[in-house]
Amino acid sequence: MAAVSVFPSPGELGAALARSVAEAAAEAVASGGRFTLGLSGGSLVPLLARELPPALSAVAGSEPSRWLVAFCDERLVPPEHPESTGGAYRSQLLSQFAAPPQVLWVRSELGPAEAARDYEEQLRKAFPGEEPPRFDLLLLGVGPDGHTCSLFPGHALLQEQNSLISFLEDSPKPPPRRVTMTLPLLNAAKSLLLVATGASKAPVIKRILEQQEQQEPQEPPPVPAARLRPRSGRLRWLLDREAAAELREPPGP
Ligand SMILES: O=C1O[C@H](COP(=O)(O)O)[C@@H](O)[C@H](O)[C@H]1O
Repeated sequence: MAAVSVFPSPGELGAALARSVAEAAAEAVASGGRFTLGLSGGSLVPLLARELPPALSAVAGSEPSRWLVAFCDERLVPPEHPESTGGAYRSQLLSQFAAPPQVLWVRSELGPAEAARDYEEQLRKAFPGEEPPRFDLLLLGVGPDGHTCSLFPGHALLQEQNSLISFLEDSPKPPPRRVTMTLPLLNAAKSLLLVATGASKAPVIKRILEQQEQQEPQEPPPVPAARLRPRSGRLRWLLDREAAAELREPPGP
C-alpha cells in the first residue's frame, strides 16, 4: 500500500517535499557519488523553485553539482515558451544554483519521434550498464483526469513495454506534442514521490488510491497514475488537505 502524507497547506507540503529531496540527495551522494532526479512540470516548478534552495542549504552533502537531472516529460515547444518544462526549470530553479547539476534536456527542435529517440539515448548513456535505468527519485504530478507525466487516460502509450521514452502528438492537454517517460522506466525507479494540491484533484486522488490498493488487479487500472507501482522501489503521496478531502480517513503529515 502507498504511503500517504497530508499537509494543512500547499506551503507546508512544499517544505516537506523539498526536505525529502534534499535528504534523498545527501543519502544518494554519500552512498554512490551522485543523485539522479527526475522532475515533472506544471505546479511542481514554482513549488520547487521556492522551497528547494533553502532546504538544500540546511542539508549537508545535498549540493546540486553532484546531481543528474532529467525531465519526466517535456512539452515540445521552444525552451523560451511559457509551456516548456525545461525552460521553466532553467529560469526558475536551476538559475538559483551556484554550481549547476548535469541536465539531460529534451531537444524540442527535433520532431517528436527523433526527440524521444535522442532523449532515450542520452538516458542510456547516463546510466551505463543499467537496464532499465533506476532513478534515485522521480517527482511526479497528477492532473484532475489522473494523467501523470504525459501519460493520459485511454492513450495507447499506457501499453508501452519496450521503450523508456516515448512521444505523443495528440495530448488532450495542450500543447499536443510531448515526450514522456514510460511506465517501465517510471516503475523501475528507487523512489517515486507523487504530489497533488487543490480541490480539483480530490475526486481523482480517491480513485487512484483505491485502484493502487488492489493487490492483484484483473485489469490494469484505468487511471494512469494508478499504474505507478514501483517494482522494488518506494511510492509516497504528498497531498494538501484539499486534494485529500475525499479520502475516507485522511492520514496526517
Ligand atoms: O501536463 C502536465 O501535467 C502534469 C500535472 O500538472 P499539475 O500542474 O496539475 O501539477 C505534470 O506533472 C506534467 O509534468 C505536465 O507535463
